[in-house]
Amino acid sequence: MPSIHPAIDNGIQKGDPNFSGGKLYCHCPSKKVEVTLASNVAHNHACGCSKCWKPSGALFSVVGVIPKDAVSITANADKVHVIDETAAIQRNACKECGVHVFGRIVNDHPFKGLDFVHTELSDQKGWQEPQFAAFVSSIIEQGFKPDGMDAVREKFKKEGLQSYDVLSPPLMDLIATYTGQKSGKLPAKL
Ligand SMILES: N[C@@H](CCC(=O)N[C@@H](CSCO)C(=O)NCC(=O)O)C(=O)O
Ligand SMILES: [Zn+2]
Ligand SMILES: [Zn+2]
Repeated sequence: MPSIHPAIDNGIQKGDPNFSGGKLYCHCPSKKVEVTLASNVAHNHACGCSKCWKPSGALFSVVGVIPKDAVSITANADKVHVIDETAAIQRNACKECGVHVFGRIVNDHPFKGLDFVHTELSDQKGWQEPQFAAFVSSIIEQGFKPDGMDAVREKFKKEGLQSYDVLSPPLMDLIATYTGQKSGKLPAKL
């Protein structure tokens, strides 16, 4: 089977619940973009969607969320650009190596205030390990043959990750709560 992701292929290493953040670097050999995260991430997950950055050869991205106020570009900010301003998650990438250094939600959205980051861009240990696999069926849209999907879902199961074809139930509940409150069908105060 092709690589799911280097952080999952040979077993998942558990994070440190007391870990308090660190630095991410793009893949440029010099003048690396440096992003400083002032906390650990949450809801870290494998994502099979076509938009999240994946390391070369991997079928999935691994991406977690962090409050946007805990994210800052601390070196070579001039190399960073937004790859698609119309996407819900505006992915800020290095213009030279293409790595997504963080994704930010700018428009009205249930996850506004959270940034999406790839902790594999850090050389520090302790980041939260992947908790689930999201948008698993989306890899088919990118050319993965449907008859290989059982093996992919089996691999996630073996590594202790539940597969979903959207996000995990807690995140889907957050999205639905936001939508229900916006339409007035759900009280603003719960
Ligand atoms: N099948 C599509 C799905 C793309 C998608 O909806 N991705 C999600 C998850 S990204 C991180 O979990 C999403 O919220 N996207 C918003 C955005 O990317 O701006 C595909 O594969 O493209
Ligand atoms: Zn770079
Ligand atoms: Zn994604």
